[in-house]
Amino acid sequence: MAISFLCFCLITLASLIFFAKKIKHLKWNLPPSPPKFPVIGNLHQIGELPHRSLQHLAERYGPVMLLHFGFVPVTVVSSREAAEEVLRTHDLDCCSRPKLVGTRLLSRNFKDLDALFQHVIDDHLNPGRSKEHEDIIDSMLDAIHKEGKDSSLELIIDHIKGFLANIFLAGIDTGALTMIWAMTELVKNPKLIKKVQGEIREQLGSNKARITEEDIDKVPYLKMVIKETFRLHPAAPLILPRETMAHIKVQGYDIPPKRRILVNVSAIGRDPKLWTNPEEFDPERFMDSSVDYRGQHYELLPFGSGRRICPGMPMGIAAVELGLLNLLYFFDWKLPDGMTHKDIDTEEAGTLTIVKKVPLQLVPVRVQ
Ligand code: HEM
Repeated sequence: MAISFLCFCLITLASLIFFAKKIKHLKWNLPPSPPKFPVIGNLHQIGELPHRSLQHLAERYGPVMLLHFGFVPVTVVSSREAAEEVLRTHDLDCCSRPKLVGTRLLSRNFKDLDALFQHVIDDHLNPGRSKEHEDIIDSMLDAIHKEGKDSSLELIIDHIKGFLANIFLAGIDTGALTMIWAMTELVKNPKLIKKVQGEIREQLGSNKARITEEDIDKVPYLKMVIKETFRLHPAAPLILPRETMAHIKVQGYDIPPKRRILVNVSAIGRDPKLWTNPEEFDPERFMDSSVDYRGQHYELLPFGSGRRICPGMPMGIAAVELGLLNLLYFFDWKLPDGMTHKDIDTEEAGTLTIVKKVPLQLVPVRVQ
């Protein structure tokens, strides 16, 4: 008898909690959602290029949408205003990252890379190594030796490996593919490449042996080309997923804690409400504009913004600026035989980072 009464009480309590939660949810103003299927949710609406599918869905369902990737609810944000609310107003409550399959995959790759990193470090520790071209690993190893605490050496070597992993996995790919997109857009438009190379060679003179960091400030048109590349081809079009740590409201919609948020910076970069002829590669749109890509202007967010903004941003920008300046100063670029600039396309591939689907093939001609 006592057991039946206890069961009755427990069931009543569980039902009350369940209905209380339901009533609370009913009061919430949830973002609009495209119709979904059981189990797969909205996955059938996400094509090979998620940022593009999400952009098209946002055109129909609005700048704040609630989707379900299988059973996982994901809020997708696709306007400057909503991005600012997530990344600035609610920065602290949105600065967590969900545990993702991708993160696990990266850590598995990291194990494979570990041997390579150890090899690079051993190479730097070789006493016979030339000291002529010292790099950041030499500086970090110097710092370890100056500390002179052998017991902490292993830990610090692990830090160097972590640093190399960050550069490998987050840095090199993003910088390289940004340069490829910039070169693609330039060779597609012979007037543009002529203009940017004209500026560079006029400003730097004709017989420089090496490009230096000071040269970057002499080439404003190249800087606009890079801005325009970040607008049309952000390396990570959905930045990296965030997760809410508290209940927040974005554009009046409720987003509960532990909810994934994707910010579609690619869609914002092509929003016709913000940009004239958004699909056109036109560096001159930045001529008299103060809009910059360092996380303060929410219409242009290739590096994200707020507490979790890309920590490698200065290095990424320097790599793209110096890389392009070298390519455009020292070389002219021809297309392979039989191809014209009209054959160059901008078809995309990839999910987390976006590459050119058909690899760009160019023939360098050394400028004397
Ligand atoms: C053109 C080059 C690069 C681009 C476009 C880029 C873009 C991004 C973006 C969009 C994010 C997510 C930011 C957010 O959630 O708000 C990010 C995060 C990150 N980036 Fe970069 N990145 C670049 C270069 C680099 C470099 C060179 C490094 C390392 C040396 C680096 C290391 C990282 C790391 C470690 C994170 C994760 C930060 C965190 O979770 O707190 N990135 N990057």
